Amino acid sequence: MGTPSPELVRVADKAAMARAAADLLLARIAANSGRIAICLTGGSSPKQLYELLATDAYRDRIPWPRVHWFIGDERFVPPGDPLHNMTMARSAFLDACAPPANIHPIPTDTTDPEDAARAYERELKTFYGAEQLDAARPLFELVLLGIGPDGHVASLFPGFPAADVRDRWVVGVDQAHVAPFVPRVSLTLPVLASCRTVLFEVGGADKRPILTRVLAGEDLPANRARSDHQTILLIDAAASPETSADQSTSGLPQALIIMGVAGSGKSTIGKALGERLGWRFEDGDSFHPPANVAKMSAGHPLTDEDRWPWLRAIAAEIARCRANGEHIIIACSALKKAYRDILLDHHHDVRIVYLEGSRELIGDRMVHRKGHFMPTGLLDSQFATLEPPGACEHPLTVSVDAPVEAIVDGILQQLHVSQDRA
Ligand SMILES: Nc1ncnc2c1ncn2[C@@H]1O[C@H](COP(=O)(O)OP(=O)(O)O)[C@@H](O)[C@H]1O
Ligand SMILES: O=C(O)[C@H](O)[C@@H](O)[C@H](O)[C@H](O)COP(=O)(O)O
Repeated sequence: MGTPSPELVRVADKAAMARAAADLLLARIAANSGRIAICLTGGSSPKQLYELLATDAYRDRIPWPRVHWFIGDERFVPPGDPLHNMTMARSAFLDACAPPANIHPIPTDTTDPEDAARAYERELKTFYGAEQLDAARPLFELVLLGIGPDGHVASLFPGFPAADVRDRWVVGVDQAHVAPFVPRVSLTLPVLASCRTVLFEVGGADKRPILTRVLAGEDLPANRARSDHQTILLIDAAASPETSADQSTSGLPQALIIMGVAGSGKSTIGKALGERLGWRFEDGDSFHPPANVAKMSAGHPLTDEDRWPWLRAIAAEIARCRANGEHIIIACSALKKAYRDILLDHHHDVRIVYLEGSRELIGDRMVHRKGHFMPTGLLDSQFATLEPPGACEHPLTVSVDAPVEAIVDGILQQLHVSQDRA
């Protein structure tokens, strides 16, 4: 059986990366109803993920009693030391969530790293219940990895003998190749490979040089650490070699306005896009002042005079997000250019996504929309009012005549954030 090629998954930023990793972890846990082993990593990359796992949204969905937590490498310093990898994971989420007996640290109170390696190898073999790994029965459900600036993974440094060891599960590494320069203890490549999924998290502009080398296929431990089954490289825009230096910080818009006539799919696409990017989605209708809501409820159409305060309220929310560095996706029909001018407010980092579709197709969807009644005349008036965005508004235009995921893919492609295979 050949080792499958890694899948490259691009996300917007480190927050989206943590969410994507947490969702994958939940999916892996859900796929296995028995006792599960997860191999954590040290370094700074997984910290946001660990903290996310301790939040209610994730914590409540993890069956803690049957999940066991191991670590791929340890710095040979006492537990509690700020450099100690398992201490970081413990304080970020394990101590608050996991039964103590399910936390499996590499011992660092032994005489030397080699001693610690032997003890951990024993612990892993006991847990696995065999002396030899069987590719059909992976040791770990998920192995998390970061990539060091020299292309190391766990504590397997390029050119160091530990990266070539195949007859041991765990090795002592006397000297590190990069900071922190303390001895290490590391799982070996065949043991890291014994999992359903290896998940790399590679985010931030400082990772771009090494990621460029990794994606070029250089012979580095990062390119040799592959699951027997599935390897995923999660990278963000800042780390991505294809994004220019300028774009890494400012290439992605801060806000996206999903526009189009009623029934074109603004809520559906906006929500799905928000999930893929890890951005907040808001329905523009929720910004109507009470007077507008009362008028609409009474069945009276809104005039433009009614609409200005509403559009200004949405613009104010966008301004607030821009000031706080938050991303937002807002669904708003924004049929006229004058409306969009208020929303965009001359900001280049606020972009319009125009959902383009025929009267016939959208009318047909409206007829089938559950729980909604939309008189045909209203849709006709929407099309009559529609001023499709012109080139000077730099819209991202997508046809709605496609499945939701394909439309979202099309938008991500235009934003240079795509999901594909390496
Ligand atoms: N790409 C699509 N393919 C099939 N049905 C869709 C698609 N996008 C939206 N829909 C359906 O069309 C209807 C209108 O979508 P909705 O998101 O509510 O539109 P809007 O928010 O623009 O009024 C819903 O029933 C939705 O499930
Ligand atoms: O003990 C360690 O240092 C890690 O396990 C190591 O392999 C780490 O994952 C990479 O060095 C990336 O580190 P950052 O996430 O801090 O960049």
